[in-house]
Amino acid sequence: MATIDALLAREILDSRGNPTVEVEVALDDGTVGRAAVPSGASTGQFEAVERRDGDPKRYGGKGVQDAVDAVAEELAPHVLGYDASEQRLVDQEMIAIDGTDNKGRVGANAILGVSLAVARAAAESADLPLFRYVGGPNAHLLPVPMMNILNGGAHADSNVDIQEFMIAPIGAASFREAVRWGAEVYHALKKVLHDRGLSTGLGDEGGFAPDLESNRAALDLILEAITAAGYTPGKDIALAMDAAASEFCENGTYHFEGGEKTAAEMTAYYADLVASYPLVSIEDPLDEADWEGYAALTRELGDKVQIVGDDIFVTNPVKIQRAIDTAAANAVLIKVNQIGTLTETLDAVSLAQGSGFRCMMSHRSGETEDTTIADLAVATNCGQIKTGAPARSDRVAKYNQLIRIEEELDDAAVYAGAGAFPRFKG
Ligand SMILES: C=C(OP(=O)(O)O)C(=O)O
Ligand SMILES: [Mg+2]
Repeated sequence: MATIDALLAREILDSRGNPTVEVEVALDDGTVGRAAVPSGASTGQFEAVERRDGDPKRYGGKGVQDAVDAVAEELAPHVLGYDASEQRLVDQEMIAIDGTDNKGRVGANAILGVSLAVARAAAESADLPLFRYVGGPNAHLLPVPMMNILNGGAHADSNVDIQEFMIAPIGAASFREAVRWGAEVYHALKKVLHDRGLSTGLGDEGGFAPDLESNRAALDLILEAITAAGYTPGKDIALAMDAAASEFCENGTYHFEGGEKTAAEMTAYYADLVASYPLVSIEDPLDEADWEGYAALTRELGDKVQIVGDDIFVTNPVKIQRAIDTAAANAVLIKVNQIGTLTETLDAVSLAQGSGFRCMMSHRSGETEDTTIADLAVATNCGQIKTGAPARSDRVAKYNQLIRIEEELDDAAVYAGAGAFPRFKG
């Protein structure tokens, strides 16, 4: 294997026009690996912390020059000389240099950029695709694309409380077909909205962002689009949501659809939705601090629908262990920048999978053309990926990479399909 010879970081732009970190790692065999770091808007309280400089002249104090400098000054001196295949050692070294629980000193954006670029360089040096290098010979499962085609909450300038309304093409025979079905529904939804005089403007993840009278109205419009595109809701294409409930919860009260609700009332609301719609997955149904509410909700709905923890678990193995111990959900959203290294991301996935929890690989609302998560979804055989609408290059870059991976796997490729949601009764 080859050793790490040089690290270079730079400030680039993400899909919201905000600065983010990109890192290049050069090995002594001439190989170069590059990775760009994503950034969230509805962030969990306990996420690893990005480093942003306070200079008001640089993006109003949101620049990443300090993180870029940290790669050269704080990380490079310790990381240079490692064999690039020693991912775990490199990541442990960076965690130790930072010395905090949340990577806030050096910056999770600096650390993650190096971590992912090292993996990319090592894969390149080994002449392997990233999914094969990280996943080994068993990487073969193509995930169901959970396509967010209607955006609300913190990702849209509309009155819709729920952040993400997704379609899951569970009945497709392949990933490629799933993407085509999703894109057809996306276009059908545009027409449905247009015909009703509703806005076809887009939210942060490329989904439409109309003003609607209720969250049910969003689900109804999507069902109409699925049917208009020639597919059968529930059989061909199921529904999923990310409520991102921490965003509309204040001191245990949910400010929802113009009224106030308790956790138990929100749970009853979701139970109604599950009874009326072909929903396979609900993410962040309650506030990130409400572990008891999560456990009660999972007891009530967990055999009918996947309950995914995002803000509550923040891809953190310690929190995932607590979720397993208390049955606080049955699935985990996996975001590389919530925890800040590839090693810890893989630990989070292994822990969840080893305890019967499902994993959904995920983008952030602020993305770049980087496609690492597409490879990680296949490397971990996790069976589900959410990376926005089937439109806008920052989102389709991941779907397109998965189409390439499926082609490369050839007859070994298996599309996860309905098997990704074993609890779904159809
Ligand atoms: C992708 C999400 O949004 P963000 O990146 O803003 O946290 C999410 O909440 O799942
Ligand atoms: Mg979420």
